Amino acid sequence: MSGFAPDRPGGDPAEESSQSTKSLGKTFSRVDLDGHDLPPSPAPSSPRNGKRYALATELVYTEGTDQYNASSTPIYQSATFKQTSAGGEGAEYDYTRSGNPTRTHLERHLAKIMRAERALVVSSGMGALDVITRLLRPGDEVVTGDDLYGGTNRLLKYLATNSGIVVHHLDTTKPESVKRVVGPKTAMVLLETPTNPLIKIVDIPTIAKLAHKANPEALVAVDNTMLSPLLQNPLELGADIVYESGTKYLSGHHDLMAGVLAVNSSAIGDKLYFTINASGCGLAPFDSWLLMRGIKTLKVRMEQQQSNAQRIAEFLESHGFKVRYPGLKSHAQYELHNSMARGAGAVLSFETGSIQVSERIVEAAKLWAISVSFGCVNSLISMPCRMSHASIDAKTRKERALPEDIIRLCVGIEDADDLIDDLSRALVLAGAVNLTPEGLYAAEKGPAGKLDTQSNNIF
Ligand SMILES: Cc1ncc(COP(=O)(O)O)c(C=O)c1O
Ligand SMILES: N[C@@H](CCSC[C@H](N)C(=O)O)C(=O)O
Repeated sequence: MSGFAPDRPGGDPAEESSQSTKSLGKTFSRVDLDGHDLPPSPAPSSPRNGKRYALATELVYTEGTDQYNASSTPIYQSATFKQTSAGGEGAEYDYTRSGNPTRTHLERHLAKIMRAERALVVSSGMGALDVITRLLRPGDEVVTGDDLYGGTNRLLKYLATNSGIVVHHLDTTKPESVKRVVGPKTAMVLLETPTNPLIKIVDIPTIAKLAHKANPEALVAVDNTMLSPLLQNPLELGADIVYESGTKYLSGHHDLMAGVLAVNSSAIGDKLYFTINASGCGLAPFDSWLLMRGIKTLKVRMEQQQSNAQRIAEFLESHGFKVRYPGLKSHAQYELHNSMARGAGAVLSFETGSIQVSERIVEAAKLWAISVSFGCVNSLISMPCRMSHASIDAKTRKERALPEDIIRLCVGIEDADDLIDDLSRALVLAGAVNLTPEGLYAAEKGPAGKLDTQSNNIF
């Protein structure tokens, strides 16, 4: 295998950090346990000679291949790798939990597009967060937001209840609130931006500085799921760890679960790798291959999704809805978002003022599937309080001002007019807008020029 990096240390993370792990032709420092230099590992072959291309090119330009020069990364569907000696000297792989060439290829590709020294892939986004939280010890404090994906909240609550870790939830859109809470015990600051589902924007550089000032050892971890590396690079904004659900934009088709971690510190990377190997949550070869395939179309998908989302956000806003989308100038943190990101993404939420009306809209939509998740090529509609965020109890949702009637739209790559037609039809059927069908839409009009509002028996 040329170009696939070895990735198979196997003992204590402190000891493992002395072993070589490579990424994208960069060799991490190799020292023995006494700090003596070890000879560098051979760099993977690369025709680019260090040249960095535009992201659109990097997404599709994968390095390394097998002995047959396969254009598509082969799927090494093997649990074990035969050794040539009893000690396994010189072998890159022994066991897929510890490392697999298909997974390594994906990790090196991700490191490149996430502008990281090292990327690691696991079996889900929550798996990635679980690996990160295993860096924490009892007594450590975590500072995090008051608007978070429901599963993130659930895992943090579990740790706070069972692992002696103190979790502070606060409005991370207000750096002054973060400043009041961070201190020497702050081991981790965990941020989402934009947040799910309120689409609040968090100032990563300012909060990273505050955290590192309060405790230079504190780790700032950012969940970049909403934007993907195409639109935001938290590592370049001061984060120590970036993670995301590869289930979403990176893969793009809702046909796999995956989690991605990226760091610029070999010491942190080694610790994360230790947990992945020790706990056995590394991404399977076939899913690694699927994710690799999805990444190649990230740019074209996201651009279409984003331009559709912008139109839909403007459409809803023009009909008087309170729309949360960072592509709208009315978003309170429009400028902040644009100072960190290269686009607004394709998730937006809006309120109707009535849970019943929201339910009717969601159930009247035809083109928009009622589904959790986002980042898929298909458009999805959901009520977070009933679905993705149902694991946050009602009292906490109220305390954190998460509106029960909020509808989240995850915009796909379909024709924007079709999406708006379908949504407006649902709004009319639900009685959410005081407009005649003709006033709203043309494309859904039947041959007689009338919108067929009878076809959905939702009342
Ligand atoms: C912002 C965010 N982070 C993390 C996750 C977890 O990802 P996964 O479902 O792949 O475990 C999700 C959704 O599930 C999410 O919305
Ligand atoms: N039943 C699942 C719900 C997953 S929600 C997935 C996604 N992050 C979203 O925001 O829609 C669970 O309990 O985790």
